[in-house]
Amino acid sequence: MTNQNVVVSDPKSAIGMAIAVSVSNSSFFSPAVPKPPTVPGGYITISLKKLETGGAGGAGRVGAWVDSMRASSPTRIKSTPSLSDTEALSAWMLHHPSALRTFEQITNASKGKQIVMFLDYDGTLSPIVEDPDQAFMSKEMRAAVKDVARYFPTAIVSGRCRDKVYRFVKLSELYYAGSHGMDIKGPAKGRKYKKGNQSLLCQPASEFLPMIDEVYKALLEKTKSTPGAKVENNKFCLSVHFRCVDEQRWTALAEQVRLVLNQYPKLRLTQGRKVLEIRPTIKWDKGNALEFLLESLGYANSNDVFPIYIGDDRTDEDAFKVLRNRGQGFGIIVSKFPRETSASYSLQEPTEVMNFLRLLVEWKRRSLQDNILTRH
Ligand SMILES: O=P(O)(O)OC[C@H]1O[C@H](O[C@H]2O[C@H](CO)[C@@H](O)[C@H](O)[C@H]2O)[C@H](O)[C@@H](O)[C@@H]1O
Repeated sequence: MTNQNVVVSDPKSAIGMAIAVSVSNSSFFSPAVPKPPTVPGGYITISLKKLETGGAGGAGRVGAWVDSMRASSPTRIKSTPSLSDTEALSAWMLHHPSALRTFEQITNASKGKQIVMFLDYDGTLSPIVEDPDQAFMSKEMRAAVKDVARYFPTAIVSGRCRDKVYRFVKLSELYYAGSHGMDIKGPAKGRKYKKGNQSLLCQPASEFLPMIDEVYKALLEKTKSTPGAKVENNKFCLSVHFRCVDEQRWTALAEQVRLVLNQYPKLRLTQGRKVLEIRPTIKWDKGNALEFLLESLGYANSNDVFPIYIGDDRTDEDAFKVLRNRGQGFGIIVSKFPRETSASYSLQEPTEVMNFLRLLVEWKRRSLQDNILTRH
């Protein structure tokens, strides 16, 4: 196996991006090295932009982080939702209908096109749990994802470190984009989508590794006195977990994070589900990862592709937006609550995701059989 490094400069961030292309005989990536695509506009939504670090911080900013984190992860589901909750959910679902109920509409729209499946991990393939190290996916879900990958190119796109998410998923036939898309690797086991002899490794934030390690150690030290706080090293980004911290202490913990980050203007901060995430200020997110993978598969300017992205987190919105802007395929948000989203459809929880994946496989098998029958 040989490695080539291609450096592509990003004029907006003035940061060089190194793409290492490993040549092997086991991948189904296209031999052409696609340039990381440029997405117009910023890499985060307007509301998140206000929350960026990269400069002076303050009490208002910390409050905004905490509010935003609360909003993106409702604390608990009421056993008996009020009438207004139910009405709000029904109204929201008019605009984001269940992908299970509208399954036929979805498959009709994909006819004649190659479906490419993108799956977030936490909260999408595995239920949200208190300990991030125990977020296992079920055997049934693994089997459903494996089946999907037999018929459609399939990628896992996660905020987790790529190796860690691979240890949870354990399927070598998939593409993996870890660290919110900043660490992309093609499948170790190539099959029918194989287009050449090259596999590809894209790590646009590699120069940040020493800085991320340094900040990881600083955050471990700073947060060790907060009961329940956990700092997770996701290689090109870090997560500070609030889930097991008493809500009374959230503002103080966010302030500790801010104090550390004030020393590192080249890092920025986003929120997920009871988590603050620290990452490089390069213009690269899950949306860029999706475009990069489509381009690698040879679908950069194609009308024959139908990407489906399923995710539950704010960071998945970057990918939903890319699909909306391309006018191709669609996003499915996993949520039990009305949420502002660029996704077109919804599913309520990971078991519904599994049912959707199973339906897709059944539909594909049936259409392949029908094709055989009509030919004979
Ligand atoms: O992009 P994802 O695959 O959804 O990863 C986003 C973050 O997911 C994990 O945290 C979340 O799930 C944990 C386990 O269920 C939960 O304890 C935590 O509160 C959630 O925020 C992961 O631990 C993070 O590193 C990821 O960035």
